[in-house]
Amino acid sequence: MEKFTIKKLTKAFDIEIDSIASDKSISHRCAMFSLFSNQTSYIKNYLTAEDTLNTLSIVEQLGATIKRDGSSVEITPTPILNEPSDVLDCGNSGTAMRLFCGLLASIDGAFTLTGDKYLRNRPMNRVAVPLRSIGALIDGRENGNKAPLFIRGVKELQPFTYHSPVDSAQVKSAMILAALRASGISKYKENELTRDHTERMLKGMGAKLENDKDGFINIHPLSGHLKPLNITVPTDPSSAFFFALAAAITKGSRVFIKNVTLNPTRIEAYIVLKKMGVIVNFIEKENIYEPIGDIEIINNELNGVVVSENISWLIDELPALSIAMSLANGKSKVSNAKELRVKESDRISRVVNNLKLCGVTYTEFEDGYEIIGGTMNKATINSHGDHRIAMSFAIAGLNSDMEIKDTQCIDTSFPNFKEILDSLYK
Ligand SMILES: O=C(O)C1=C[C@@H](OP(=O)(O)O)[C@@H](O)[C@H](O)C1
Ligand SMILES: C=C(OP(=O)(O)O)C(=O)O
Repeated sequence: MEKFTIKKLTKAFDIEIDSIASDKSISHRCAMFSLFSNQTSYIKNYLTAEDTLNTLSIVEQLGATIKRDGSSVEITPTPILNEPSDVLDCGNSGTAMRLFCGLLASIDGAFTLTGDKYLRNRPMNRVAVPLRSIGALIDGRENGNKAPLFIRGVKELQPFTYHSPVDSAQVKSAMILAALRASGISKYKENELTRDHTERMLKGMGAKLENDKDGFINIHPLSGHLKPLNITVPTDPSSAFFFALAAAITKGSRVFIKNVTLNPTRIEAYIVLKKMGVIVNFIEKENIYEPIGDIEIINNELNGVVVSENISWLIDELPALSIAMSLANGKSKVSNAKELRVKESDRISRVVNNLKLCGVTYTEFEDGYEIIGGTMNKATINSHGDHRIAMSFAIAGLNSDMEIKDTQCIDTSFPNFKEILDSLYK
């Protein structure tokens, strides 16, 4: 089992980083949505991590021709998607599995989606139930709630009106992808806007998606092919956030992160750091499907904070924010975040159990936690296969020495994380 030993950092750092992992959500979507075109898509800076390489392999198994040179990818779709001769392995990725359910539900053929032991334990009813209600044939373990999932593509799905009980970009995206091949206009609504990469990218490719006055997205079925993609994937703000955290907890430090998506649904954790007293500047430079720019983070005060709103805009950053909260002055509280319990691990119990090992005082709730800030002690942490837990506690090591067990999982989203972390000591 791979492990990291992180030593306390005894000096300040001031660095500019342009090598942070590319955006995972956008990379998955580039690979999948290229299948809606009949021309070659050109993608630069594709995330070459396990999750998104698995998605690329699945797209290839479905018949697309893929040329990859490092992070530059060319995807030439096939006119009719193939029935694959083997199972489709999504690895650790909930995004891949749920979006492929929507995409494959109306493709002629039989498809088996599987994943690693963590993904096979995550709930799939959130997509299987609404997809079945519009005619999709999806089954699997526990009546289709757990992978392996088996999909028998149907000729046509019914148009729908669906108000989702869960605020999830994965559910929204699965339903939008299904709606593109339904027999009429479909309507989808969520209580709080979740990350909207799917809507932005599909509209950029020519799909017709409109927001109505009642808060529904109206999705028109495709009448032909979409335009191909020509895109440079920006830096992932969720991966970059680990280094924002590093600056926030290391006295006198500054980090400048280049070419990040500044999509408002992705940068809320930086806004929380700002509320805690850290200096955070956003410098928008361009807008291609998404606003893109640089983020500067300068160490300053770190005070406790209450996080109870816009939860889906910072859901992946909450484990890292829990480290800032543990080192802040005073109390912090996270609520309305029960979705954390169904990620790669139960991130509420993983966070608090690991904080306990570091001597942090906390109270656990069903939908979050309260943390009394102050100090963190040296500890040995087990990530139990969750990349965000591993990276969050590795950054905590800059403050108080940490041994992190089971770090292999970091390769799912951020393969050069350790290399960048090591550069802070130079
Ligand atoms: O759509 C996406 O790309 C993602 C959506 C979020 O999950 P949920 O939709 O389950 O909230 C997020 O946690 C995940 O890392 C990526
Ligand atoms: C939740 C995550 O991803 P996924 O749901 O795609 O596994 C994540 O990367 O933190």
